[in-house]
Amino acid sequence: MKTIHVVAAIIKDENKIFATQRGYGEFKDGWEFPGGKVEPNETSKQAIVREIKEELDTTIQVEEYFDTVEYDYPTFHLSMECFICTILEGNLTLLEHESAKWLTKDTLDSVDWLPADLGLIAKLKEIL
Ligand SMILES: Nc1nc2c([nH]c(=O)n2[C@H]2C[C@H](O)[C@@H](COP(=O)(O)OP(=O)(O)OP(=O)(O)O)O2)c(=O)[nH]1
Ligand SMILES: [Mg+2]
Repeated sequence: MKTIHVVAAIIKDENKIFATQRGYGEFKDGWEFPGGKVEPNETSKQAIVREIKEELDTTIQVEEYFDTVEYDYPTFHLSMECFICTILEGNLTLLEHESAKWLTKDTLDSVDWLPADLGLIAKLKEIL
């Protein structure tokens, strides 16, 4: 099966993290961490900084590696590296997503996460 290498930003501010709702495509309306596919000749950290600028017009600082999700969708394998990030500059403008929310440990389960993210959400509760 084809593997897609994705990077995702867990943008954190004190005890809250930023979740976004997909606005188009196969997974439309599902909730995710913003990010996307790593391009040839860029590192994962370069990719996540680029993706957040493209999707949210915001410059982030990558604080630390958090986890890698390995998940089999019916038509591809997802390998998704997730980084805890903070905002350096920008207002998280939704250029591609249809909605977004800041979530705390108590509200983390209130949105409909993409299936690949569920294990990550459980692990995130331990650090929020
Ligand atoms: N960004 C992101 N993608 C996720 C998450 N969970 C999950 O299963 N995915 C899947 C959905 C997509 O198949 C793939 C990421 O692709 P993407 O659509 O964000 O990629 P991209 O930003 O480069 O956009 P595009 O060029 O494909 O339109 O990973 C998540 O938390 N964040
Ligand atoms: Mg994306």
